[in-house]
Amino acid sequence: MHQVERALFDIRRGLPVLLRDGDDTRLVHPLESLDAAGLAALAERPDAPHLVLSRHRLARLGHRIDADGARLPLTPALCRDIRQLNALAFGLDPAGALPELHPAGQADRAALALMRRALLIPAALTTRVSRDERAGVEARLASGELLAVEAAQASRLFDTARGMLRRVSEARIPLAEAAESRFILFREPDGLREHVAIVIGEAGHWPSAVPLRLHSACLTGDLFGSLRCDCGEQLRNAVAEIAALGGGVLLYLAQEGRGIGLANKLRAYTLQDTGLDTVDADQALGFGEDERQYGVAVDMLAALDIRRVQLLTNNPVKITALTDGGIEVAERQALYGRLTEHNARYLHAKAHRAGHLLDEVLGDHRESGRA
Ligand SMILES: Nc1nc2c(ncn2[C@@H]2O[C@H](COP(=O)(O)OP(=O)(O)OP(=O)(O)O)[C@@H](O)[C@H]2O)c(=O)[nH]1
Ligand SMILES: [Zn+2]
Repeated sequence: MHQVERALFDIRRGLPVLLRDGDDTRLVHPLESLDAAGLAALAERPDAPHLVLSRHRLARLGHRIDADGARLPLTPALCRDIRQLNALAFGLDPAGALPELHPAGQADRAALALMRRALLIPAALTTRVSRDERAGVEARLASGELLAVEAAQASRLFDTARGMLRRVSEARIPLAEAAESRFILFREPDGLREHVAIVIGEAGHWPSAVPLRLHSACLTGDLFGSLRCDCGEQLRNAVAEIAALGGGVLLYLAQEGRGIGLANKLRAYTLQDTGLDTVDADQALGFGEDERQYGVAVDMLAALDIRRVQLLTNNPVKITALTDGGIEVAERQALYGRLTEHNARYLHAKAHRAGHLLDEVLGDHRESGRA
């Protein structure tokens, strides 16, 4: 995996990486970091570069496909759309019809997986290495200037590396809502993401179904009290509630923006300001309705020796994910923030589009504010 991990850093810096799938060897360029000059240079190549888009992005453009994504030749018209509107990077629909679509193969899926894992917009340009370029590419590979990854490895980037989460450090951190708290930091094997378990009270005194909250990071809400969502209040309410129940655990998961990362969440917010709801905005950027996976939460619970929980959530997916991971969810408790004029659309979309159990908090507003 070492090479893939290093490649992710290059991709985040906007550099291409070489993707190998048997005899098929291509350079993969993250679309979001290509400027007009870079795009023009690629468009002028004799072999048509391909644009790889996720199926969510394509659905938004009116193309429903079964594959995870598709590749399409970069025509001058498409190139103009990207250049003029920055269309594909920022979710605006390109004006023209899309040229021929080919269902994504392993290398295309790998390119998309690399973008998503690097928290970039899942869209890439791929170019085949021509005979003339081979020697130059080999020299860049040998000097370490260019990194090569196997498509099969890149496609597995999202599989949880079960048992490989590292417990790194811990400290006592008294919290306003729970004075007896400890933070334990875990690091994923690729070093990219860190998650924190906030252990409240003493394990020996917890209820037998341990009060548990899985909280996905939300910088804007958790730290700054953004009114666009209910995360900050949910976070504080969860800590207080766990303490009141006799202690338990809050897993603070590095899944900003439902797993799409802060940069993309801010883009999604801007799209929401043009009228899209929270699910459609993510889809316009190329993401599914919820990109989170909870394998790391299951691993953290294993490390803390917790097998039976009462879960504080309104999100049925979290219950299923834990149950599938072998954790018994003995009980679910609702956990609300306040409904405000700013977060009403967001909460309605969560209830109506993603099946979150929010009847109580939405109450009479249920139908009126449908997002
Ligand atoms: N992509 C995207 N993410 C958002 C938006 N608003 C909030 N989020 C993210 O949504 C996540 C909410 O996480 P949680 O509160 O743990 O989970 P939940 O799915 O709402 O379920 P609950 O357990 O019921 O709270 C955080 O990662 C936020 O950053 C949005 O408009 N777009
Ligand atoms: Zn939030």
